[in-house]
Amino acid sequence: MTTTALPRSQDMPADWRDFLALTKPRVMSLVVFTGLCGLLAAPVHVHPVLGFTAILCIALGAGAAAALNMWHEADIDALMKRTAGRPIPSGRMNRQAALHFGVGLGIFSVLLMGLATNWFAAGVLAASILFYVLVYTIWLKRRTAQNIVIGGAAGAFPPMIGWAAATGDVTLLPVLLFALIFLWTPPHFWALSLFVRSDYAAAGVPMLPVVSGPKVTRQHILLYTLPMAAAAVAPWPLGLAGALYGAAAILLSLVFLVLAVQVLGNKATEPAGMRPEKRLFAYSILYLFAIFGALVADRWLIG
Ligand code: HEM
Ligand SMILES: CC(C)=CCC/C(C)=C/CC/C(C)=C/COP(=O)(O)OP(=O)(O)O
Repeated sequence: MTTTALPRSQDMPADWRDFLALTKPRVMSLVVFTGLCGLLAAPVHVHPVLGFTAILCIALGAGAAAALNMWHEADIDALMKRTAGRPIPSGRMNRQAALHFGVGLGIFSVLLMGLATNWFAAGVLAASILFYVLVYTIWLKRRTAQNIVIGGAAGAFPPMIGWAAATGDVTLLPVLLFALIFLWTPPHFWALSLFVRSDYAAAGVPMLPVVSGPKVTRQHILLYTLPMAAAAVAPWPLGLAGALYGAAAILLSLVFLVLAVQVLGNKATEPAGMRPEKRLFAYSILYLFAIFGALVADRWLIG
């Protein structure tokens, strides 16, 4: 996916749109939303300016991590249809600029988080940036089909960072929210990777459908969906969220399960026959927005 506003070519030098594209803004929207919900679900009053600054830091940190990911992956991005139009493979930006931008933005986001909120939240933010860049992008992505299971932990930190920015610590609820995103990431990504499998194969990235084939990938999607649903519902019986959240979590997770079962039943190996996979991928994004929204609605509307 390219994230520039207009189609732009090699003869046009990098401008602000390319720097924005480096931060993967569409993915960041959900990262920021889950971080915001972590902050709003915390049982303390946060001054709006402080809250805004904390969320800005999460956005900048996630953007920095994305830019460093693109800095490191320019070679494989150039080989995949979905990513070939990104600023570096398209030739509009050199790698050095992306590296400087990513490192500068990352350091700025962590320092600002520490100075504005607390150094624990800043430490978790720094850990998630480093995890995404070093553990996922540089170490695991090109080596093992379990890359996103382990590396995906990076994307599970934002609600915990939001909570930590508000309270200075971490309790069971943010840990469950971490577990929810951690277990959500494999079905989210493997659904997509099934219909862009040839891209990953062309780039030599050992994603699960490339290494083990569609059938095993479909089984793995369902395998992770079950504990994901359990993690989603758990805050309600544990008394960490109310009935509104519980009802929403059960309903939303049931739909997720039905879609995962449909994916398991699908036999197609070509993108043209992969409607269930496309549906599950699109729903995975709606699911996380809705479940985090329900958590905050439950806390703020019902108390
Ligand atoms: C290692 C973990 C993950 C992997 C490998 C992954 C991979 C992908 C890929 C390849 C796309 C396709 C679109 C694109 O190129 O941007 C995508 C889309 C998306 N991802 Fe993920 N993802 C992961 C985790 C997450 C997390 C943690 C979030 C947020 C909480 C997230 C939110 C999104 C959103 C919102 C989109 C849709 C973007 C659009 O509209 O194009 N992803 N993901
Ligand atoms: C606060 C903080 C640092 C948050 C980080 C959030 C985070 C790591 C989200 C991961 C989402 C993501 C776009 C993965 C893409 O995988 P990929 O890089 O393999 O996808 P690509 O093929 O599109 O480059």
